[in-house]
Amino acid sequence: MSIQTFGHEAFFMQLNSDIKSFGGRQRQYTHPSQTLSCEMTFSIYLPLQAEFGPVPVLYWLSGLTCTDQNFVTKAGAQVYAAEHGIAIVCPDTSPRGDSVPDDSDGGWDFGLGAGFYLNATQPPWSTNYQMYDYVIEELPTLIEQNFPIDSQRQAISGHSMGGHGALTIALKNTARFRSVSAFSPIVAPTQCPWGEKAFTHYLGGDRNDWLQYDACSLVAIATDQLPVLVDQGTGDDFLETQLKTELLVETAQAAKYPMQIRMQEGYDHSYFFIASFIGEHIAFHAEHLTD
Ligand SMILES: N[C@@H](CCC(=O)N[C@@H](CSC=O)C(=O)NCC(=O)O)C(=O)O
Repeated sequence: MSIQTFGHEAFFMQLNSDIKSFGGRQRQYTHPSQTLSCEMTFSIYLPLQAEFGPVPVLYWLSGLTCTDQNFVTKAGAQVYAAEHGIAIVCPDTSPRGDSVPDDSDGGWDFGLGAGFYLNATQPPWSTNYQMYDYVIEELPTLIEQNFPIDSQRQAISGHSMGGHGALTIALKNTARFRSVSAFSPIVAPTQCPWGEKAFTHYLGGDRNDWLQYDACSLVAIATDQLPVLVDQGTGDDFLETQLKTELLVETAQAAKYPMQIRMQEGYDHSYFFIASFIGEHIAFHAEHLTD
């Protein structure tokens, strides 16, 4: 266990596992989160290059029902991160613990595992569900203070709910990230059942308050542009009802925001799709992370 000083508070970061992979280290840590008022677990892949100096970092945000482990165990990203010398940080998808409120109906699209990378304003969710601040403030600070990461070279990516998180966080923080990519993102959560359910609970009934977490709404008003890569499978069962990729295509065209949005024939919503193209996404980010 390492003990570090963070601001005026002492905090602990516990190493849960440390596994060699493609010359680097795949690690998992747990730490108390002040932002989320609970313990949080994250994973980090450190390529061999990190032993010799600071490396760029890619934040990966996973989708509904995921933990930090889905991407680590299913995407096969380590080989590409090792090749390009990029660290990958994978946070959990929501606050966790017995004291953290969950969907009382037992649904998997809201509550635990479904934090939607926003700051909840409504009780009882607002006490813990502050995933936007966790991903953009607390976690990067923790990472930069404890690992050889070059904070000037950051990128972000994600899948489904995590694709929504990656796009909205990047669009709101264009000075922080050099590039953003997404697999099967929820591009307009204000216009689909998953988003409407979650945002009603987390943010309340005023739809104007939702727009700050809607990728299409943010693209429509964007002033600064980032390199954007999106992959979407045409065989994805959620495409028409929840993901609605065509809305991002239309909005980006209307806003004159150049984006690579690729419809990938026959691929579904699973990690088999992510594993098929994660090498291209990491190469895309590497292009922008390498000075
Ligand atoms: N739990 C559901 C399926 C939920 C699901 O498909 N989750 C996706 C993300 S969906 C949008 O955010 C996912 O990444 N699942 C984890 C995985 O490892 O595939 C069910 O059981 O049907």
